[in-house]
Amino acid sequence: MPSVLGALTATIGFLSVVGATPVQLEKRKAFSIKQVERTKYIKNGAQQKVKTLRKFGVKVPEQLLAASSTGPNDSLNGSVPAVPVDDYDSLYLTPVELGNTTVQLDFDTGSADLWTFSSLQASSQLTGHDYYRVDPGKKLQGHTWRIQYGDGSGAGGTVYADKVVVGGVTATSQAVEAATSVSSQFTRDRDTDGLLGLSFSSLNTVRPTAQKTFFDTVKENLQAPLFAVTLKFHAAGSYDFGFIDKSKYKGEITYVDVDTSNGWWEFTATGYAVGDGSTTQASISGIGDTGTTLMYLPINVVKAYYAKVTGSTDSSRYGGWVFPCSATLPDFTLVVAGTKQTVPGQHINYAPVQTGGTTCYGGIQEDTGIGFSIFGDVFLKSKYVIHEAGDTPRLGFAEQ
Ligand SMILES: Cc1noc(C)c1CN(C)Cc1cc2n(n1)CCN(c1cc(N)ncn1)C2
Repeated sequence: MPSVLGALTATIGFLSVVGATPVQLEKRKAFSIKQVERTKYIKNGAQQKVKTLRKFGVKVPEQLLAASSTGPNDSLNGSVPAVPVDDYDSLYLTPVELGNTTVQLDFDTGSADLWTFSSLQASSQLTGHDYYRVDPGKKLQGHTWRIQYGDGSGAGGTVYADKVVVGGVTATSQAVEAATSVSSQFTRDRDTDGLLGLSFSSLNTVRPTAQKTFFDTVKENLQAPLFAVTLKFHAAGSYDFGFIDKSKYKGEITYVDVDTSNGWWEFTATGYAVGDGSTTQASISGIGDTGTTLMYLPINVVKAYYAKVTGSTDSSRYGGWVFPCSATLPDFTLVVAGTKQTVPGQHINYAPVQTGGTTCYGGIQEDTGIGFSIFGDVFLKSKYVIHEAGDTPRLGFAEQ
């Protein structure tokens, strides 16, 4: 005997495939449903079931979500590379088509502005950069932006509504924030042409009206309202939009609810371990942040880690924890939603403090003064991280 939901799914699913939009059936003697050809329609049963469950607020089981995801060959999905900018994975760059120019952007889950070097800047600032040629006809009159990042860098300028394409996913009228000025950190960095923010849009700096992130603009058209991040250690990874790629992870996905009240992908870890030591219970609240290179954790946790690294010291000269580059670093584990998320020790050696030097800077540093912890690239680059929007946004973690 099929369940009521099963019958409903079949009905809704049938209507969505043949092109009718399910409508509230009113009590009238006769009615007709206008059928329109839908250019994009749901293609498989699992996708139909996900659509129906979501429509009625029913939690979608992971297995069903994974089964409903297909690869990027469906225009409702897209996948782009994330290429390390240097030998230390300081940041990862991704090609994005803005208007008719392709630029290299730093996808940043810790901010909400899509901004780029532009033809509005002095030409001396554009050396070595791809940049957005503004079209005055597309200007959002009276709108400006200015952003400041945690390291003191920043930029500002004016706003245009233009086509943005990421891995075949097109936003036809996305807010593109064209720089008129950028800080010295960005003028010195000739690789990064700008950022594409993937935090919640509440953090967008455009005024007088905040603008949507690219993901918020396209998510309703994606097969599923999610993007998945695969950053890698000293190798190219990817950002996938709209689907879960089972070939990019192993084992189970562990989901944790997100606190969006500060605009970030914020969650709480419930414990940590150093190397193969025992787990210490601790409440560590922080943000997943692809735009931050390292991990920033509470001072007691950081001290417990470096207590296991021979020759390590908290250096005022180098502004953080350093150790001999020859050190063998222990793994670091965070407990997230009851599962162990381990960072290989090798990922915790960021870089020599001086080129060719023998003192290295730690990938784990203290979060003192920030107000929360930051789970940056050092944490993320051993994981497959699903960022799922919806009524209750959540993060999914799996091992690469
Ligand atoms: C080259 C290079 N090497 O290491 C870096 C960093 C660069 C890039 N560089 C010097 C310029 C720069 C500075 C920033 N970025 N890029 C990316 C955005 N920033 C964030 C994002 C965020 N979510 N949280 C904090 N800051 C600061």
